[in-house]
Amino acid sequence: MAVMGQDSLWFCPEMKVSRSNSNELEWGFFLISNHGVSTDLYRKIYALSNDLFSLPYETKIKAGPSSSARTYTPHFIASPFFESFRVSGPDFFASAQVSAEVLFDQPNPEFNEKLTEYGKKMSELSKIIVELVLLCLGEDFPEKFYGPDFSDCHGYMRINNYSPPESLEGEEIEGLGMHTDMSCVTIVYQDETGGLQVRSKEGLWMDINPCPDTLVVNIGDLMHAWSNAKLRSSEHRVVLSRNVNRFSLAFFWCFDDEKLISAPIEVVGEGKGSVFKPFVCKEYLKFRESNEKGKFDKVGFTVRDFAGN
Ligand SMILES: O=C(O)CCC(=O)C(=O)O
Ligand SMILES: [Fe+2]
Repeated sequence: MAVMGQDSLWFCPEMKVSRSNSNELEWGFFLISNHGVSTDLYRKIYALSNDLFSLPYETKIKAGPSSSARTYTPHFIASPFFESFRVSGPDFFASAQVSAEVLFDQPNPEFNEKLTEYGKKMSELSKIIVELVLLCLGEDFPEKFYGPDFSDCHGYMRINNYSPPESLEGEEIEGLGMHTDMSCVTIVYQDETGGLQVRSKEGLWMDINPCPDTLVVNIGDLMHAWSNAKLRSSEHRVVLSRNVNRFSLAFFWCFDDEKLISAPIEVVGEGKGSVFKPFVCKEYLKFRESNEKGKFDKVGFTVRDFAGN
C-alpha cells in the first residue's frame, strides 16, 4: 500500500511526518493507492447498490429506522438528497443478509458475498492504516499501543446514494452537511462525480477530487481524542453541483463501544494537560445521535462539544 501526497493538501506517513512542521498532521485526510481492491469489485458493488436504491420507497423503508433491520437511512434524515444502507462487521455476511431478506424477493447471495469481501478487505486495510497513523505519533507507538488500544476495533460500512434535485442549475447544494466522523479512521471510495470537501483550519473548503484507483482516508473523532488532538478529525461535507447521482462507500473503523477513551501520557506529554476528559465510546455515540436528528442543516456536534476540557 502506498500513501500519497497531492499538492500540499495531503500528509503522508511514509514521507515521514516532520514534527517540526505539524501541518501534515493537521489535515486529517490523505489518499491511499495500491490498496488491493479491484475495480471489478467496485463495479459489482456499484451495480448491486443501484439495484437496491432503485427499489420503491415502500420496499426500502422496510429496512428503515423503525424496522427491526434498521439498516436503511432514508432521505431527509442526514439530508434531503442522501440515502444510505449500513452493513456492519465483524459478520458482514449476516448483516448484509438482514437487509437482503427484507428487500429482495429471492435470496441474493451475490449481494451478501460481495459486501462481505469488501468488509473484510476494508478491515485489513484499516488495521494497516491505524499502524501507519500510530507511527506518525512515535516510532515505538505501533508496538506499544496497537495491541492494548486498537486490537478490539470493528468496522461498518455505509453505501451512500446522493440524488440531487433536477432543478440544480449550476448551483451547489449540500448532499451531506458538515460533520466529523465518529470513527478512528474512515476509508472512502467516491465515484467520479466528486463533491467531497474538507474544511481547512482556516475554514476554507477544499475539494477532494476523485482520483482513479485511490481511496480517501480520514481521521475520525475517536482517534482525534485518543491522540489528544494531535491527529485532526476534520470537518468535511459533500456538495452536489451536477444533476447526476453520486455513489460512495464509507467504511468506519471504530473502537469497541465499551472502551474508555483516554489519551496515553506518552501522547499528552509529561506535565501537560489532556485536551479531552476520558469518555466511554458509546456515550459519545449516544450524544451524537441525540443531537443530530433532523439537524442536517446545522453544524454537526463533535467530540470537542462532548468531552473537551
Ligand atoms: O460520500 C462521501 O464521499 C463521504 C461520506 C461521509 O463523509 C460519511 O458517510 O461520513
Ligand atoms: Fe464523513
